Amino acid sequence: MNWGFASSFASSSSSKNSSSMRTIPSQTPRNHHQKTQQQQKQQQYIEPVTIRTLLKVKPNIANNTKIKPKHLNIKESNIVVSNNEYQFDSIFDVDSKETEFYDSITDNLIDDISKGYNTTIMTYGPTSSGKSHALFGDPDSTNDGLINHIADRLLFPQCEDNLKTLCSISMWELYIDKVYDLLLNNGKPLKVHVHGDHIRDLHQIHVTSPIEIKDTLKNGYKNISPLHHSKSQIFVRFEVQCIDRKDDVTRCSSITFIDLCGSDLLTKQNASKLSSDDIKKFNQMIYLLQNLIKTLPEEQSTNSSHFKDSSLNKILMDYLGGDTKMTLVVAIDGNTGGYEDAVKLGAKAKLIKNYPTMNKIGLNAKRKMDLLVQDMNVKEQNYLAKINLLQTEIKTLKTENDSTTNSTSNSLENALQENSKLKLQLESLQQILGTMSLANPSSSNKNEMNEHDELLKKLMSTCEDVANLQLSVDNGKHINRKLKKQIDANSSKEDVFETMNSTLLKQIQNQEKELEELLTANASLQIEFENLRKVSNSRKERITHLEKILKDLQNHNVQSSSPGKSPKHLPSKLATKVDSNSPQNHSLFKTSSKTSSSSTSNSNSNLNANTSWSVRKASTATITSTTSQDSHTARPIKRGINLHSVRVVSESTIVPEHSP
Ligand SMILES: Nc1ncnc2c1ncn2[C@@H]1O[C@H](COP(=O)(O)OP(=O)(O)OP(=O)(O)O)[C@@H](O)[C@H]1O
Repeated sequence: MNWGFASSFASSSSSKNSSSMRTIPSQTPRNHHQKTQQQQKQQQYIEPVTIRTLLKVKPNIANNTKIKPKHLNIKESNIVVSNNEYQFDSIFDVDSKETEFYDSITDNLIDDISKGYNTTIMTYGPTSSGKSHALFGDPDSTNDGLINHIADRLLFPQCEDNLKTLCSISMWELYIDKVYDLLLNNGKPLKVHVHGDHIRDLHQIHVTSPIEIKDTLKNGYKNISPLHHSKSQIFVRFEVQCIDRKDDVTRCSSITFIDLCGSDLLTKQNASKLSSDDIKKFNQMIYLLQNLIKTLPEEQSTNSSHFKDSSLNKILMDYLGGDTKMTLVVAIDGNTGGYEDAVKLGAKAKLIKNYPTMNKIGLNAKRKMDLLVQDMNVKEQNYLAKINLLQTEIKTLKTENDSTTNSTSNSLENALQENSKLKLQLESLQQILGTMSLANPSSSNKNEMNEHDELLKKLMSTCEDVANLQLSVDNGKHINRKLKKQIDANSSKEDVFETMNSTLLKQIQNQEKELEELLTANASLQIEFENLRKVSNSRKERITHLEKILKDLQNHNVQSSSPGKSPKHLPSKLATKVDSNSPQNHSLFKTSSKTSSSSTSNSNSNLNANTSWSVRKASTATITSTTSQDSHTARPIKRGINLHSVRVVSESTIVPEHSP
């Protein structure tokens, strides 16, 4: 039977809930590990609470005694295992009563449920450590266990008329990776979803009394397959709706009981009826659960998650680090040992933070006003605290400013002192004026006043004159200073100009000297040029003369080439010229080219003249290129002008024989 109301308040963590009706935000993030939801929580300022951890030690049942096992080292809320100390919120040793354990959980639950918080109680520990016994009691005896204890005390209070409680139960089993609805017993496994409500279509039974709860639980428990015993997790969930008629408010909350399977790993020996594949899956599930609890405290800050690792971890998403107030009961059997890992894990789970939210629906106007007033009071307190802070800040600022204000007050005092001095001076002046007026006793009071006024006027006019004069003097001084500055600037300029002038004069003198030198050099060059021109003219004439002679000789040679004619018939001058073409004369040219003085030894005047001419020719051969007529001689051809060898020959030395 599925109760209609159940879906409306089935799970405060369900997104299906009408959150718009809630006055207090009850966004209950199913997976706080998702970043966005965690951010939402931070935005809502939900106070995180750590998981409450209890350690329950199974009593020695065999002897029906409550003797503490020897090796079990428990000190108040600490247990020492292998020299390591682990802390729990409470430890229920073998000698503690079952009711103490129940009450310690129920007392907290009353407060949480009345406020509309979701709560979870989960048991964990080795096989046969008393997990199921703690929650369900002994089905064969009067010992009801924690669930029925809560049902009796919390869910159906008898005394309060204004309170009405609606309650529904769902019960299911997770066996490795399959979910079975224990209240239906049709043997069909349900689907486990990755997001949102992990298990849907669960059968819910509306219960109205503790007896109904007890019966429902018994029936559900019977539906657990014997094959699954110790290897499955049992979930029992109460959806509770408390209607407070006095405040006209409905609080929705859930209480979930999770009886985990034994934390021991399966082997072929202790699980002979299971397939090796199931054993493998089971062991992996246990390992992943342990890993989740170990790493979750760190993962909550990094937002990574192992929740998707297994079906069990997926379902536990809502509880470990979820929106529920959680109590973890670690059950151990002190006599059997092998509980170290469970103790370690329990101590680690204490670091996991949950983010529970209150779920309230439908407040009346008065209640709303009360809440508003409460909010206003809180705000007022905050503002008052802020005001106090600001006041202290003002005080500190004032003390800092005191030092600066002292300096300004000192300057003000000085100004006041100067003012008083000036006042005294004014008074003395007035006294002087009074004495001046007293010095004239014959005048009447009116006359005295007039005179006094006149004197004052005169004094004022003279003061004005003095002031004007002073001003003109000041102006004059100012102008004088300006002029002085200008004069200084001009004098410095003058110095610069003088230095420039002197340098220019020096430059001019140097240029004049250079000009003179150039002029003298020019004059000498002109003389040299004139001489050279004369020499060239005389040589031109001589060349033309020689060309004539050469033509004559050629003509003569043509005639003499006929037989019977000898060169003896030539005139003496021509004969000499012909001889000059002989090798002997050629040697003479050679020697004379070395020095002109050697040619002076010839006795023959004509020859002397010719020889000296030849010498000159040889020496000037460097000036003129050899003519075509000279080409038949053995003389070496010299081209270009060797100015070093150019000699100015006086006209007297050049005596061409046939000069015009
Ligand atoms: N506090 C207790 N008082 C009396 N008997 C107890 C107590 N705790 C456990 N027992 C008994 O011990 C046995 C094992 O207990 P239980 O089944 O609760 O262990 P478990 O941890 O749930 O085991 P499993 O892991 O197999 O589910 C049961 O017979 C139970 O009656």
